[in-house]
Amino acid sequence: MPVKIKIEKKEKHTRARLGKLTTPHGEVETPIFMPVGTQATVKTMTPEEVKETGGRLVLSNTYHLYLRPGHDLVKEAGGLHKFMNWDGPILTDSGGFQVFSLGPLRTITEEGVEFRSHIDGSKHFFTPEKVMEIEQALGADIAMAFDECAPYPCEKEYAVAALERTTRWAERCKRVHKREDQALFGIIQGGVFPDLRERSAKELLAMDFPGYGIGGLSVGEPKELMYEVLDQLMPIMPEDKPRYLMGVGSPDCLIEGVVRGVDMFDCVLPTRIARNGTVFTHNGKLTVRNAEYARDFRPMDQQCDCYACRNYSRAYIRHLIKTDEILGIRLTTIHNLHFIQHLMQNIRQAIREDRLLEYREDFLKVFNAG
Ligand SMILES: Nc1nc2c(CCNCC3CCCC3)c3[nH]c(NCCc4ccccc4)nc3cc2c(=O)[nH]1
Repeated sequence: MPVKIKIEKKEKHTRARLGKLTTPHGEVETPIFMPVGTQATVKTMTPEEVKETGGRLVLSNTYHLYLRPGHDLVKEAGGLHKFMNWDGPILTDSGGFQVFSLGPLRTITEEGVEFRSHIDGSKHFFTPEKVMEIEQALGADIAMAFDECAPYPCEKEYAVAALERTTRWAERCKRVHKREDQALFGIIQGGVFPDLRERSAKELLAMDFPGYGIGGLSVGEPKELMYEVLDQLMPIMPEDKPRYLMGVGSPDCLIEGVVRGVDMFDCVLPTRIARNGTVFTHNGKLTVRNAEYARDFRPMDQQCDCYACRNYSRAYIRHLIKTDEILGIRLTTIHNLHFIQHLMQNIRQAIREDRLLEYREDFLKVFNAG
């Protein structure tokens, strides 16, 4: 069994669980936030810095690595762990979301998806079989099945067609997935329709994957609607399998997801807004590049003990960002990753002490007040 979750504790008042996820590259605590390293790097960070911020499992992407540098090259390098010098667990997304996000640049058929590269416009064809070949060559510990993520909003008929294709493609992925040291996760679709979510879950649960992605969310729907879908879906999910809410998220969504029984999260948000000069603080977001911080010699977040907040002022980091000095976005990235990992650590502690709802209230009262 390459990947399994052991539930250490269930929080008394919610569906939250404290767990240990065992993988061929080590064991990680859940609930876990997984930093995104789309092109085999968490942008601007060395692996040591990712670890220093609290990162333990990183994501990468089939779509991007297939286009550049090519999965055959990564395989020749000894696989993704060796290529990017990351000795912890890695998860690769299947590219389902990426090729569907390409909009008019793609054509969907039962066989697969024809798409044009966002780099040079060249034509490519992803089938479940092709994606499994790529993910097995990359060698991540967890590989996501090739799925179809329905947009929001969409007609119920569209959501039905996408979930049915996702189920058929999951079968095709499972049939050709041979790597024993890699876990294949199915991805649940069904849009925002409770009956379709239940149907997609049941069809995929019947295939007995070692873990499940919850896809088709964080695609523009109101947060309350995402929470409602989770409230309806989680009760039918098996307790002994990891639940991975894909593409989430912001501090409030992470807490709300854990409350509803989610174990794993990924999102580009913390690293992406950092590169735009915006950081999370206990009092909400702060755009350090704004003029108001030009002579502000305090740290970005006075309650933070990350490397950036211990050694540099808002004024200095603003100066770096305004002058396009690379150190600037490195410092905001270090801070945002540390902030999110520290939040996850506090959430895990709150589960241990059965006070997650109090923690949610305390954190959001201050975070949203900012
Ligand atoms: N296979 C698959 N992937 C999905 C993803 C990608 C998850 N991150 C992959 C990483 C691997 C490398 C790249 C990312 C999603 N991301 C989001 N929302 C992100 C929303 C967002 C976008 C930008 C900023 C903040 C939030 N919803 C998602 C749904 C699905 C889905 O159904 N199927």
